[in-house]
Amino acid sequence: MAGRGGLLMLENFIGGKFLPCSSYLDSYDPSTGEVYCHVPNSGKEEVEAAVEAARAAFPGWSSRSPQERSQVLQRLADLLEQSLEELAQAESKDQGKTITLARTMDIPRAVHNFRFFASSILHHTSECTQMDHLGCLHYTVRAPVGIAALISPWNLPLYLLTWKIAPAIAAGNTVIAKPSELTSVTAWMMCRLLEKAGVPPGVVNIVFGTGPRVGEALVSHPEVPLISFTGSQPTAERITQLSAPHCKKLSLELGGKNPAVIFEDANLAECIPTTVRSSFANQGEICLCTSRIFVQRSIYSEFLKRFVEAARMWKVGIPSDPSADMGALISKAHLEKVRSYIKKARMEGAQILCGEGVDKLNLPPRNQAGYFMLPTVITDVKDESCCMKEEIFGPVTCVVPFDSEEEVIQRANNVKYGLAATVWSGNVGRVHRVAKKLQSGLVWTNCWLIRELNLPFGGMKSSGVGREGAKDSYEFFTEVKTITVKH
Ligand SMILES: NC(=O)C1=CN([C@@H]2O[C@H](COP(=O)(O)OP(=O)(O)OC[C@H]3O[C@@H](n4cnc5c(N)ncnc54)[C@H](O)[C@@H]3O)[C@@H](O)[C@H]2O)C=CC1
Ligand SMILES: N/C(=C\C=C\C(=O)O)C(=O)O
Repeated sequence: MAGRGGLLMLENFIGGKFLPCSSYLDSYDPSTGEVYCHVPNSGKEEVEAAVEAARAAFPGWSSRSPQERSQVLQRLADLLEQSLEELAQAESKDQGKTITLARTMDIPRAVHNFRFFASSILHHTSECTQMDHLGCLHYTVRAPVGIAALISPWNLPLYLLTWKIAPAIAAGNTVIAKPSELTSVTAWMMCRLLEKAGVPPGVVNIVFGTGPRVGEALVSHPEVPLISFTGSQPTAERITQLSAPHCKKLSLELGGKNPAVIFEDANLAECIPTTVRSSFANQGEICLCTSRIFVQRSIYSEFLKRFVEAARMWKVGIPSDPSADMGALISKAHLEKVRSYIKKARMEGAQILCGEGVDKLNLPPRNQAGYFMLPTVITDVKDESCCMKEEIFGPVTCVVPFDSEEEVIQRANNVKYGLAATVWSGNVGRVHRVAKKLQSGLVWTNCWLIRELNLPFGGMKSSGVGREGAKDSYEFFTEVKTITVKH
């Protein structure tokens, strides 16, 4: 919808209708730094309207069979797939990611999220035990929780929003989703497909706006018993505080400081390109990205030389360039935050081998004010440095040597996060042994980001609470009851 001055004007989607808002936020094109979209600056009033719509829709939707709900999710997947190119273009422009990544990862995964949960909802089983000596049978039943608040971040906008919406509505809940105010466009575009897919009014409601204003109104609402959140740890702490008085169900998927552990027998021909990708994909703005690389000392020099060469080949370009490997970071503020870590590293005496402050960005004049940064590799950095401890969430990775297996496990675990890790070795006993000892919810060995949606996804320590996946999301979005029958 075109608004003032031809800018894109989004509207909330509540009760099956697009509704204007009394005030709006500017949303920027990360590749130019220009305002191109207005996002509703929703508040309590909009949350109340969404709760009323979700409440009214719950009896009808929750009483539909899993088969009926599954068919709706499949139709929505079909419609998203038919709009793949339009959604990919929008996601790339809104988030700054490359069009190629949006086309091949973000939107296909959003489609798959609906297909995956449309299928998995048909195959869950419950539990049953017998106490014949007491003439008793015990069994479990599950039912949808009610109105689910879904709060998603700006790094994988439609990918992560649908990773929450799909299981929530498949299980029979109604939802109020709040995407990041920085990347609201594809969520708004999806709303235009809901009616055609057969999603009844009020089943999916989307309110746009900032975390403190509309996000807090949503998470503290007494009629919203469940919150699924992906984002930063500080925000998760705030949401936990606000939800505590109501004892709400919480799923918190947070950040990471993910290590790659590379042993001397690693296949470097595979390890290096994969570790470049795991460090810089999506501008390093994925919670699963590698930001600490531990390399066994005997291959450290060779690895470093080849890794820096490969990082310099990683093309930074305008998001619409199909040959670009990396686009623009999400915001000016985030770019400055990421750059500040490079400055701190320099002040600590670390070496910056390529990227920020070493190599030159080559951008068209129109993109000079965009939020671009080159892939940056830091070495000679201490384990206690903030660059080795804190989530930077940008195209920055640290490379350090190690000697023994015991040493590297201790160092890799010596951070507050515990989300993901990669282990590179041809020794199968070692990869199993090391993977088990790493404090991570996810460990990829000799690969990265091969996703099995059936199995638990999530982190430990400060990387979050709970897991997401076929069974895990189903259990999160339902309440279980144990029934005993004495016969
Ligand atoms: N783990 C992850 O996947 C992500 C981690 N991050 C980390 O978080 C840092 C900040 O990024 P942000 O986008 O600001 O993350 P954030 O955690 O502030 O925002 C994530 C979502 O939470 C909402 N939100 C923010 N404050 C809220 C509140 N008080 N109540 C309810 N909802 C609230 C936001 O509007 C957004 O939809 C990044 O620099 C990065 O380090 C950011 C995005 C994704
Ligand atoms: N939660 C994030 C990524 C999830 C990826 C997946 O489920 O495949 C993130 O980057 O915040």
